Amino acid sequence: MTQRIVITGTDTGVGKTVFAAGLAGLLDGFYWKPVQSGLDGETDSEVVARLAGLPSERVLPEAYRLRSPLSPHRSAEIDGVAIKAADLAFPVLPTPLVIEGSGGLMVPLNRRTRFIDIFAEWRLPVILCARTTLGTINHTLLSVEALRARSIPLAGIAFIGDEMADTQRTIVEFSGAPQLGRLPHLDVLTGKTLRDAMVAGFAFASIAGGD
Ligand SMILES: Nc1ncnc2c1ncn2[C@@H]1O[C@H](COP(=O)(O)OP(=O)(O)OP(=O)(O)O)[C@@H](O)[C@H]1O
Ligand SMILES: C[C@H](N)[C@H](N)CCCCCC(=O)O
Ligand SMILES: [Mg+2]
Repeated sequence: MTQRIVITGTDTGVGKTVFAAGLAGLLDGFYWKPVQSGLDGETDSEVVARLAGLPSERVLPEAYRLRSPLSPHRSAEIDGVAIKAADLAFPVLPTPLVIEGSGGLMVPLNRRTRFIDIFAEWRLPVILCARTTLGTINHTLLSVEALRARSIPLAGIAFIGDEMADTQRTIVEFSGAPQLGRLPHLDVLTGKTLRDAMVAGFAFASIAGGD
């Protein structure tokens, strides 16, 4: 089975962390957020630990923890930190590892490097989290094109939100990307409701892969 998977999204706030928590919980894996920008309130790692019920040793420490809730390149500049690609080598573990980017694919880490550049080096399969709401067709198709232009393996699209049958169909038909499933908006978001929704919404064999 695939041991490492990257969770990206069409934008910030699409639900990557919630989806990653559901996935890490179901795969009984590890979670890693390489760059956390914004330290007020719960961090993404803390959300995942809570929602996935992961013990602390399964949530790997972030390579960079930046104070301002901004694009990482700017947040780093404000903190006087230079993000170096060399610090973002993914750990090799015997169990599945779910890695979450920040924002969308073109988000900069510094003035030269974006997340997509790191993903192109990693060559790990990527799950693209996409909203189901209006505007997602454009964002999702552009993101798929950007991945394909760099030969980054796309495991598929995880839709997040309430069902929009034609929107989802249109994205799948134009992109040719696999639709992994859909995580609905959960009015009550707990470890239990998330796990149940992930089981109902996704076929995990297709996400986990067969190698
Ligand atoms: N399926 C869902 N049901 C209910 N609430 C959700 C769901 N998915 C996401 N949310 C809520 O939407 C908000 C944004 O989600 P999330 O933090 O997962 O986004 P993100 O894509 O990880 O953002 P970032 O780019 O900051 O990492 C959060 O408040 C989260 O609790
Ligand atoms: C602070 C936020 N929650 C994310 N971690 C970072 C989002 C960066 C988005 C940059 C952009 O696309 O304009
Ligand atoms: Mg997140």
